[in-house]
Amino acid sequence: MPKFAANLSTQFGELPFIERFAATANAGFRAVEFLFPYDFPAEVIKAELEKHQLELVLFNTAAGNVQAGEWGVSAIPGREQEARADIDRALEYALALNCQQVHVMAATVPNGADRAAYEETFVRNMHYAAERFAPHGIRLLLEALNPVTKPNYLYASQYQTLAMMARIDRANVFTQLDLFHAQLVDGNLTHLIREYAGRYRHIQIASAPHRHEPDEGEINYSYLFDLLDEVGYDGWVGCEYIPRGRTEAGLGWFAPYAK
Ligand SMILES: O=C(O)C(=O)[C@@H](O)CO
Ligand SMILES: [Mg+2]
Repeated sequence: MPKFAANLSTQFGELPFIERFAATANAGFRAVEFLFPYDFPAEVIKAELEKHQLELVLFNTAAGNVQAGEWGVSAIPGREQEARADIDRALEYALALNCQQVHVMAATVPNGADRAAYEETFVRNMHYAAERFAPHGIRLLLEALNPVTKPNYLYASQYQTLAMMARIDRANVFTQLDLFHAQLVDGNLTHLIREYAGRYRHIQIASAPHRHEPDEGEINYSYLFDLLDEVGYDGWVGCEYIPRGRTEAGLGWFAPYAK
C-alpha cells in the first residue's frame, strides 16, 4: 500500500502554513512535503513536525524571482554563486529537519536563450550539489513540469529528466515522477512506472486535467497505486493537488490509507 505525504503548499490552504501541520496529522497523514521552508526558521518547522509526529519527505531549493518568471536559478548561466548558496541553504534545512530528499529547481529558459548553456550550467551546479549532499545520504531530485502550468521550464517530459539524470551521473541524483505533469506531457504512465522503477524516488499525484483530488479525471489512480506496489515502489507519494473545496471534504479517497 503506498505511503502518502500531504502537500502543505497545495492542501490545507484554508489555514495559515504553520497550522497545516496539525490539520494534516488530524487527517491521518504521517508525512508532509511542501515547496519551501525558507520563510520560517528551521526550529519552528521542526517543532511542528515533532509535535505532530510527522516526517518531512521533500522540499525544494529556492525559486529565485518568481514575479519575474523565474522558477529556480540552478540552470541560469552567470547565477552560479546564488544557485550554490541556495543549495547550501537547502542542505542546512534538510539536515535540521531530517529530510532525506530535496528537489533542485532548475530554471525557466527564456525564449531565444542558449538552451545548451542552461543545461551545462545545471549539470555543473548539480555536481556541486551532489557532492555537498552525498556525505549526508540525502537524495537530490529533478522534476519535469508541463508547459501549461510552468511555461519554458528546463524540462517538460519525463524522458528529458531521465536523460538529464544520466548526464549528471551521480549516485544520489534521481527523478521525481509527478504523474499529473507526466500525464499531460508523456502519457503511458504504466510504462513510466514499470520501466523506470528505481530511477524515480518520489511520486506526486493529482487528477488530470484539473489537478484536483486523485478520484476524478482521466488517471485511474487505484490502478496506479496497485502498480506501484507491484513494482516494489517503497518511497512516498506526495498529494500535490489543489482541493476542489475544503481539504478535509475531499479526503474520501484517502480514508483507506490513513494511519
Ligand atoms: O510544480 C510541481 O509539480 C512541483 O512539484 C513543485 O515542487 C516544483 O515546481
Ligand atoms: Mg510536482
